[in-house]
Amino acid sequence: MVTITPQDHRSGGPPRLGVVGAAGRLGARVVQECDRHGLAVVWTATRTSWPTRQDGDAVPTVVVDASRGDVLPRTADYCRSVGAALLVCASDIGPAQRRAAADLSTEVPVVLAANLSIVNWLQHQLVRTAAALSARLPEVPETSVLERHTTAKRDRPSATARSLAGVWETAGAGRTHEIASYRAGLPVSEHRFALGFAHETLTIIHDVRDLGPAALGALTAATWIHRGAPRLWTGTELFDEILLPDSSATPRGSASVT
Ligand SMILES: NC(=O)C1=CN([C@@H]2O[C@H](COP(=O)(O)OP(=O)(O)OC[C@H]3O[C@@H](n4cnc5c(N)ncnc54)[C@H](O)[C@@H]3O)[C@@H](O)[C@H]2O)C=CC1
Ligand SMILES: O=C(O)C1=N[C@H](C(=O)O)C[C@H](O)C1
Repeated sequence: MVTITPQDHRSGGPPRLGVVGAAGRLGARVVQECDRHGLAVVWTATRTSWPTRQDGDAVPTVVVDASRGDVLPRTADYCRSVGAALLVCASDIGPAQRRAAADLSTEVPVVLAANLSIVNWLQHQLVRTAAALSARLPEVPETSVLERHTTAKRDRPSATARSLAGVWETAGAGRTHEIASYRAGLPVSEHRFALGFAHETLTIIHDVRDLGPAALGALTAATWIHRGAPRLWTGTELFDEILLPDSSATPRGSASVT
């Protein structure tokens, strides 16, 4: 069994974290979770305050950006200036932000992780397995994704919904028929991946009620990449690496969105 807890697996000392968007829902929860696990948060940035470069122990070794997509280039510049790894949590990542992440990843590890819950990683694995087996079935299922978030979420469809559809498609099982969204209800989110057959439906549901799992996933990913080799990861790829280190079945560089 692999323990999913934030701990340093490399020599060279524990990570020092920076958090962008530290006053937001996810960012504040990441700071709280660091405190619970005894990880140092040495630098925080908010919409109104970006402390300039500091030295020594006040410089983060890994930055968690829990703000929004259009902030990413600024965060990437900061990471470059201090040599910190970067974990991007925002879901509204477009081509320009993806390029900024790719450029930075030639110098330090960068993770584009739209869903940091380890149980969501499991949902991706289940969809990947269903896709791999679908060619053996008597009928090809028609797939769809329904996602729900609170009214506070700005973007749609969610990055996770797009990623699940991407996993299905990358496995060669065809296109996902539809991705639908609605905004209502309790925190945090639901993602329903449905396989529709002629007279039956199989639905793989991930229902999340608290940001704790995402914050814990962020700490796990941050401690894993801190002082790692330069590389661009998706969140799914990084959790594959952590949880399935010996698996040759793990696709590398797949087209998933997370
Ligand atoms: N990867 C994951 O597992 C999860 C990802 N998310 C994503 O994380 C992002 C943030 O989500 P929430 O915390 O719910 O939103 P939020 O709106 O509560 O927090 C975003 C924070 O970023 C701040 N911000 C805006 N511009 C900034 C700037 N230039 N510099 C520094 N801070 C700035 C805002 O003032 C706000 O405090 C969204 O894209 C959301 O979809 C949310 C939850 C889990
Ligand atoms: O609360 C959010 O916003 C979330 N966004 C991510 C997404 O777009 O996939 C991940 C999770 O669903 C929470």
